[in-house]
This record gives sequence, structure tokens and C-alpha cells, in this order.
Amino acid sequence: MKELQHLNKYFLKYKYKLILGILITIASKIFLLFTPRLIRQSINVVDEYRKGNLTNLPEVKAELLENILYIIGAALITGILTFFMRQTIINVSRYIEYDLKNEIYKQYQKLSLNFYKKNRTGDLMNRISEDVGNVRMYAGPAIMYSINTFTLFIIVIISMYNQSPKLTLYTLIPLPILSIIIFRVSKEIHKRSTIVQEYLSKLSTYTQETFSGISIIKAYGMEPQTRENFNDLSTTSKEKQISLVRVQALFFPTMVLLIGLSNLIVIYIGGMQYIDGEIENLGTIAEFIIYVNMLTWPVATVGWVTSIIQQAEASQKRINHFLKIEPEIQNNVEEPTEIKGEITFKNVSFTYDDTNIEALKDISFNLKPGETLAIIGKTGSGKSTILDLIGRLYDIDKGELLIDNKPIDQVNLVSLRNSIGYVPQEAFLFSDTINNNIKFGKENASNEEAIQAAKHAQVHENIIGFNKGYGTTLGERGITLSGGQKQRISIARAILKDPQILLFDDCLSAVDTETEEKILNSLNKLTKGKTTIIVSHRVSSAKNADKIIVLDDGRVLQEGTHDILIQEPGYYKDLYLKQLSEKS
Ligand SMILES: Nc1ncnc2c1ncn2[C@@H]1O[C@H](COP(=O)(O)OP(=O)(O)OP(=O)(O)O)[C@@H](O)[C@H]1O
Repeated sequence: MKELQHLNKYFLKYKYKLILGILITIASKIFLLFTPRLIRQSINVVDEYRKGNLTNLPEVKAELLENILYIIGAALITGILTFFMRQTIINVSRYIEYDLKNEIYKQYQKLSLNFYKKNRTGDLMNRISEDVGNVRMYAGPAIMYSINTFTLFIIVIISMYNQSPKLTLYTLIPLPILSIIIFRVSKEIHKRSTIVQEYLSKLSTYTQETFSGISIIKAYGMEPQTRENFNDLSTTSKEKQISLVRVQALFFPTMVLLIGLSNLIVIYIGGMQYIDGEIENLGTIAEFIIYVNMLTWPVATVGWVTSIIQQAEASQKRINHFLKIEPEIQNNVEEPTEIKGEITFKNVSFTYDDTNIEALKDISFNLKPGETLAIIGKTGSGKSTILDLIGRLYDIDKGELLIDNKPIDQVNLVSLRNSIGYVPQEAFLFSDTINNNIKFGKENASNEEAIQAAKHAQVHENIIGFNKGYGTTLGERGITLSGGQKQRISIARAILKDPQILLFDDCLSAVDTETEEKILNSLNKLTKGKTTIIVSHRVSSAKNADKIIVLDDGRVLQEGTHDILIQEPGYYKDLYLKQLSEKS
């Protein structure tokens, strides 16, 4: 139960509803008890009449009728109260489910890229859906049935004891045995359901990955292989489920057997006591039989509730594990910081801790507000890493990264990210309209502004060519667009945001050189006064920059302007000559 304590704050939040639910539960159980008493009284009246102790038949009939009406009334009230019991307690569990999902989602948003690299999407999804669902079963049904069972047990046992202490003791003998069996079975259920949960998680992760990579799977003709893998996983998952169901199936028969035993004991011992005169009338035996059967459901729920709690505990443990992770990137400054856009790297080194790859080694450069830097280099030389560090997606290991001469971690994180327009290497578009995708970084922008941004990014003509123009809905990840169109929409998004710092990560790779030229011309005008970094493999993207650095294996190999670099022998000049000859 240690992990489930996390929910206490929510129980406290909804305490009034919960207390009301508990009171209603207790009241409904009190009304439930009217029935056995009235049945006892009715049987006793009939018995007394048969024995000749009562002679007035109309009076007997009237009493029987009165009892029947009371029974109907009590059943009605119990029904109404049960309805309200569910309305209060189960509703609370829905509120808690909602709160918990929001809490997890908020935490997911805070966690850094490293977290997302270490954990698979299917697993993240499972914790916010399946696991929260399991926890809800504890916060709602488990609590409701526990209160129900507890109240019923107390009330029934007191009523039984008042009638016949000896018969009560005999009747309850099988219950401890039942509890022990149920405890054992629940433990086994818990063990097996944890395994089932793991397989469900594996299955959904695998399914999701195959959906995301469907084009590759089809292109390589790997459908049979993926189907086979899926089949293997789902077969194992099914076997684990069946083994769980096998144990769960033991519950009901065990319970029926032991309750049946209690019934037999009541009839036998009760009958003996009646013969010996220890019990005055037959009605008491009938009342006891009803009590024993009333206890059937509560005893059953003890086992059920135990397994729900154990499942919820396991799920909450998985949830807590994520909730307790401290986000690696912390905002250390409460006050918003005004950002002018000066960027300074002083002997910065950075190693990805999952791969241990030292992506940047002793990098230094300075960019004044409004200057443009182009970064050129082979693949894997660390270009994207520089941009990620400026957006503080990771914190540096060694050296200093300054924004407007302040260490980057002394700049308000929200201000920093708000002042950056980032165009990633792989454009990501949401399953939404083109218009909304462009407005992503500035939701209150007008349609006119979005169109203007699209014009600058040279994608307007393409968009108006679609039937629904800017209202065209993009499929998951914008699969209906070409790579170049996606890149340009992604550029329009950054332009529209109009930030102080613009980071373009090789985002013109999928457009032809002519369009590249046009976009660069537009950007030249738009980025006036803004600090801009352009990562590229093409000299054409770099030549107008104020500064160019050439990276190789995480180190600065060359630096200077285009005019200087084409003079000195090295990577840049070679690349320039190569691309020049390709053009001609
Ligand atoms: N998220 C990551 N986790 C671990 N290692 C990474 C990660 N991203 C990049 N690396 C490694 O860091 C090095 C630099 O990668 P980076 O993406 O910065 O290079 P790049 O110059 O942008 O390459 P490209 O031109 O191919 O995009 C590479 O060796 C790469 O394998």
C-alpha cells in the first residue's frame, strides 16, 4: 500500500464526497438488514399460529402483509441508497483518474529528451492509460466494496450474535479458511497479472512501432516477419492471460463451496439447537440462512478487492517511478529574461550519456545579436547537437554556454525557448490543418500572418494548390506532403513565430537548389536583426553568413567567412569546388 499513498492527496481533495459516500453506504446496509428480521418475524407468526398459540387468522394475515410491505419498502430504500453510493464513490474515482492523468501528462511534458530516449512510447502510453485505469479501480470500486463489506460484516455479525452466539460461532467457522484461501489465490493472481501487464505493454509498444514504420515494413516486404513477431508476442500474452484466468476461476467455486458449508452448519446446528430448545423458534434459522448468503458477496469481494489493490499497487509503482524522476533541465530563474540573442560557446564539450559519444569537443564561437552563423560538416560531426544545446534540450558538460553573456542555466527557460524558432532536421507536423501547423508557435496569429509566412517559405503556391488550401488536414505526421513541402511548412512555422533566435537544422536538404535560393533570399530579409544559425551540407546555404564554422568529429576544423574559407585549402574549399562543379 506504500505506493498507493500517493493518492491520499486526492482523497483529501474529495473528502466531503467520500464521507458522504461512506455514510450512504452504511445507511444502505442498515436498511438491507430489515429483510431477514422481517422474514424471521413472519415465519415465527406462522409457526405460532400452527402451534395454536395464535388463533386470530385475520390478525396473522394482517401482520404478514405488513411485513411484506416493510420488506418492499426496505428493498426500495436500499436500492436508492446503493444508486447514490455508486454516484458518489465511483464519481470520486473518475475525478481522481482525471487528476492523475493530468499530473502524469504534466510530468511527461517536463521531462527531458533523455527520458524519452530511455523509455519507449508504448510504455509511456500504458502508464497514462492502463495503469491509471488499474489505480482507478482501487480509488473507486475497491474502496466502495471494502466499506460495503466491512459495514455489512459488522452489522450482520452483531445481529447474528444477538440471536444466538453459539450458532454465530459455528456459522463463521469456514470464513477464516476462506480468507486464507483467498489470500493465497490473490497473491498468485497478483504475480500473474503483473506478467500479463508486462506483455500487454510489450505488445502495444511493438504494435505502435510497426504502425509508425509501416512504410519501411512494406518497402522491405517485411509484413510476414512482423506478423509472425506480433503473433509470437500475442501468443505468449494470451498464454499468460489464460494462466491468470485459471487462477481467477478458482475464486467463485471456492467461495460457493465454503458458503454452502456454512449453510449446512446453520441447518444442522440450528436444527439441533431448536430440538434442544436452545433456539426458541424456526424463524431464527431462516434468518441465519439469509445472513450467511448475505455474506457471500462480501466474502467474494474480499478476494477481488485484494487483487484489485495489488494490481493498483503495481500500477501506481510504475506511475510513481516516472513521477519521481526529477526533470534534468530545471528552470532556475523565476523572472522572465529579456533575450537579445548573443550566443557564446566557450570551450564547450558535450557527451550523450546514453551512448557515451562525445559529440562536441572544446567548441568556441561568439555570435552577436543579429549575426548569422553557418555550420558545415560531415554527418555526425555535432552540428545538430550545437542547436540542441542552445535550446537547452541538454545541459553542457564542460565549458560555458552564454546567452547575452549569462550562463544559459541562469536564463529563464520559458523566455529562452520562446525566443527561439527552431526548424528541425526532420520536419514534424501534427495531424491538424496546415493553417494550425503553421500557427503552432504563435496560436493567436492571424490567417494573414500565416499566409505571409508560407509565402516567405516558398510553400504558399503548393498549399493553395490543395483542394482545401490552408484548411487541408494532414495525416499522422503529415504523410500526405512531400519531404520538401513538410520542410517548408516547418520553416513557415518558425518565421511566423518571429523569434529573436532562429535555428535551421539542415532544413533545406529536401528542396531543390532553385527553391533553396528563393527561401534563403527571403530569410536574408526576415532574419535582419535576428541571431540566426543555419546548419547545412551545402555551401549555397552558408555563403552569405557572417561567420562559418566547419565541424569535424565534434571539433571546429575551420572558421571564417565564405570569402576567406574558399581561399584556404581544406574541407570548405573542397566542398565549394565539388558543389560548383555539380551545378555546372
Ligand atoms: N540523441 C542522441 N543520443 C545519443 N547520441 C547522439 C544523439 N544525437 C546525436 N548523437 C551522436 O552525437 C554525434 C553528433 O550528432 P549530431 O546529430 O549532432 O551530428 P550532425 O552533425 O548534426 O549530423 P547530421 O548531419 O547527420 O545531422 C553523432 O555521433 C551521433 O551519433
